[in-house]
This record gives sequence, structure tokens and C-alpha cells, in this order.
Amino acid sequence: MKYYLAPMEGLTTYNFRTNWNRCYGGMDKYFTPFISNRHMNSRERNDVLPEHNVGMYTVPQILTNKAEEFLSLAEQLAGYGYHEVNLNLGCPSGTVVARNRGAGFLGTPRELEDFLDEIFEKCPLEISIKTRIGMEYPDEWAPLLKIYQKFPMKELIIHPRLQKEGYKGTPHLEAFAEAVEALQCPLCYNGDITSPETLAHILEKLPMVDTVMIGRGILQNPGLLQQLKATSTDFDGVSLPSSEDCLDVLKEFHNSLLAGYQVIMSGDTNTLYKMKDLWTFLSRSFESPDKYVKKIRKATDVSDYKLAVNALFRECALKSENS
Ligand SMILES: Cc1cc2nc3c(=O)[nH]c(=O)nc-3n(C[C@H](O)[C@H](O)[C@H](O)COP(=O)(O)O)c2cc1C
Repeated sequence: MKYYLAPMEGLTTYNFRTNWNRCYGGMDKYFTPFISNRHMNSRERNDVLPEHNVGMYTVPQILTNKAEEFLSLAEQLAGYGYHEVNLNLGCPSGTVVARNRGAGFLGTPRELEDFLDEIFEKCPLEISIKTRIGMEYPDEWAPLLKIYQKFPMKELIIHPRLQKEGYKGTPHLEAFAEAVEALQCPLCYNGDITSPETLAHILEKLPMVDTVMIGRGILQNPGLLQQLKATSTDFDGVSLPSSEDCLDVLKEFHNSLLAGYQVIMSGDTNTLYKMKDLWTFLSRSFESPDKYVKKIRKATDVSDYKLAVNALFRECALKSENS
């Protein structure tokens, strides 16, 4: 099985990716959150700079519906030494969709095909695509697959939900199976993998899956990949760390992430904004964390924040399924 880290805007920054890779590691690919400016802003540029992505196979992601813009960004990324670029056809957010980008582009298949024609003809890099299965109705998927058949994709990453579903409901596993029938290119499954059990359930329904991308599961439980590998027959040598070791690595990861943001972000407010965003997910690793997370959210400077986090680390146990 191959494992990819999903792109998550604002969360899986280069600071997150490098620290996660150092503390846990083992993803086959690390996708960057989307770049949407033809002239990358400093945040976007820093995220893809080779010196900020050392030791990882990183795939930059682009969000656009303009071939010229995609090609211009791909050219710049080729200059940084990248070999592969990913196109975002999955973002469900209202503002993105209203501009016919992300999952919104799936609603105008003719324009999408013209766009793909041009980028596949001219792009200096290999192109992979991350897609949803349509905007509103499951029957949008078959015509989209007909389009995807025409292009020599490096791979297609499928999050089998519709745009209108956001992250609700359960993924349409049958849509992934349809793609297996229709397409020759490598496929990657993405969606709702949060434990060895959820992965096992997906593999039971889709035994042909050999590559998965994981997003929120890693934010909720940064040690998840090791658990998946320890329970997989592919990875005989991987064993589970003790509960104390899990907590030690989590602390190390958290503290280095915080230190990284203190260097990158201007001031405590912006640093804490980033860390508090992560706690929305990370709190789920712990038993009864609410009282502690409230204190974390209330912190207005880094020293108060550290006190609140240390209290949580000291007094809340890791959930048994996370250790
Ligand atoms: C906060 C957040 C930000 C995201 N940002 C991106 C993004 O920049 N590009 C992208 O392709 N998907 C983005 N996604 C979608 C994830 O990559 C992934 O497809 C989705 O979370 C489903 O996978 P999961 O169930 O493993 O989390 C984002 C999701 C979340 C929750």
C-alpha cells in the first residue's frame, strides 16, 4: 500500500509537513495545499521552495480554470525542480465553486475538457488530478470519467463525494469502483480514513485499492500512519510504539510545529491562530479534553498557550485507539 498526505489549506503547511515527516514520516507523497495565484504570493512560494521540502516527495497543487495560469505556474515549479504537479478539481468551498474552480469546474465539462486538452499538451511536468465525482448528482461521474479517459494522467486521486456534500455523509465507494473499470491510469482513494478499521472497511469494499491519501485522520491522530502500517500485512517490520512513546512523539511534534510558526508567522496572534486551528482536530486524540481545549482557545499569548497545552498533555490520556 502507498500512502499520501492530503493537502489541507492552512493546516498542512511546509512547517507541518517537515515536522510531521521528521517526527513520524513514511508518506510516499506529500501534497501541498493549493496555489491559486499566477504570481505566487510569499506564503505560496515558501510552501514549495525546495529548501522547505527536503527529504520528502512533494507534489505542488494548483487551483485554477485558466490553462495559461496553470502552465505559467507549472513552468515556475519546473524551475524549482519538481517533476509532478496536481490539479485541484475537488475544493467544494462556495467562493471557489462560484468562480468555476475546484469542484466547481466539474459543472462545466466542456470547458474542463478544453482546459485539460491544453494543459496536457503543453505542461512541462507530469500532471495528476484530485477530483470529486461531480457537483450535485452521482450520474455526473460517468461523463467525467469519459473525459478523464482521454488524458495521460500520472494518477487520479478520487475523493468520492459530490461538491454539494462537502465532507458530510459517506463516500460513494461504488463511484471509485466505476473509475477502476473505466480508467487505465493509477488511482488513489481518498476519504474518511481515520483508523485501521475504517481503512479495512474501505479495502473490503474496494480490494483493488493500492494507494490511499489521508487528511483529517492525520490531523486528529498524527501517529495514524504507523498504526495503519502496523496492522497491514505489507509492512511486517512496523510495530506499534508504547503509549508513553506516542505521547512523547506527539509532544515533540507539537512543540516543533509551534516553534516553527513562531519563526514564520508575525506575532503571537497569528502563531496561535495556526495552532488553534490544529487543535480542532488534534483534541480528538485525547480522552475528555474539552476543559483544556477551552483554555487553549482562550490563550492570547504563547506563554499562556504553552501552559494550557502542557496541562492537557499532563492530565488527559491519549485515547487507547490512538496509542
Ligand atoms: C481544512 C481543509 C482544507 C483542505 N484543503 C485542501 C486543499 O488545499 N486542496 C485539496 O485538494 N483538498 C483540500 N482539502 C480536502 C482534503 O485534501 C481531503 O480530500 C478531504 O479532507 C477528505 O479526506 P480525509 O477524509 O482523509 O480528510 C481540505 C480539507 C480540509 C478539511
